[in-house]
Amino acid sequence: MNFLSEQPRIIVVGSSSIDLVLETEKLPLPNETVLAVNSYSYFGGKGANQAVGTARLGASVYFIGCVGMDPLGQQIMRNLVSENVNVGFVHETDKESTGTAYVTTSNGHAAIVVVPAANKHLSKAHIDEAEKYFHTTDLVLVQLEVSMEVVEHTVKKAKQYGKKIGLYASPAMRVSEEILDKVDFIIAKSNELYVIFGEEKREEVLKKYFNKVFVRDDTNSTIYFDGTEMKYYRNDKDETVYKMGMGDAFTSGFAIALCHGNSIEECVKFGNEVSSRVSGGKGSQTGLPRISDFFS
Ligand SMILES: OC[C@H]1O[C@H](O)[C@H](O)[C@@H]1O
Repeated sequence: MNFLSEQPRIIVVGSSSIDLVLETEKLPLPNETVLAVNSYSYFGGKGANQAVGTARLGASVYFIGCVGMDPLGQQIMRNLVSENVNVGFVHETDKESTGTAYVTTSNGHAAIVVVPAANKHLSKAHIDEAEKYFHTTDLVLVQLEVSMEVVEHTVKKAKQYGKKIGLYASPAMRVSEEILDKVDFIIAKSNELYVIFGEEKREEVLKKYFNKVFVRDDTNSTIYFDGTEMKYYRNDKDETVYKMGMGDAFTSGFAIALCHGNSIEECVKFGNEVSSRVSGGKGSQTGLPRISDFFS
């Protein structure tokens, strides 16, 4: 993979949260009560995960997000600063508390309920405040844990400045054709394509958005259409278990490889490499690798 000497500049617009993780022997069914084997709390939120993921991979990162005026918000700020993420555009709201995610994990499966709270208060005006950084950035990343209005505004602004834009389409929801057309790459989960694209057949989606939509499944494999054939990547050493944060890690690796001018194939391979290293049970950010883990 190419690795340019210039440091990539990335803006991440999205959520931050504290993840409250319960490890259980089985996931509870509706109306069932189960006992937790362990409980943990970690830093999370897809936006913050990608900000940390790309910063550890050597980018200069601005995170644009919103936390509550509470101790959790302060912890998130301190964590981002310790990860070398610029927090000059992380806003505080007194309207709601900091976002949280309630995660139950069991045998490689996870059920996640996100409480957006302060994340809902990220506004278009907050994005406009960072206008001059859109001018100088290389790439902008968005996910779907802040309002669609903010996502659309961010994509349009990034496009206006001719910047590369990546969308991690999770949690899955319908995204307008206009936005799907404007972004440069879209990462989606295999079982959620219908929700995002309104089209159930994976092949149809991949062919329509060739070299642009990258479908991920729970075994850390990635499928896309390169204009001629379907491409499938999976690291042989990977376990066949889902680990929380894999999608964010893949997105971070893909984005970094793209900023360094690599081919789509190299971006996918590097994304897979990065997401292979996520520790899952230890939280979304804990196992995110550093660029020095790949290049010394
Ligand atoms: O993508 C993983 C993230 O999803 C949820 O938003 C949790 O915060 C977790 O960190």
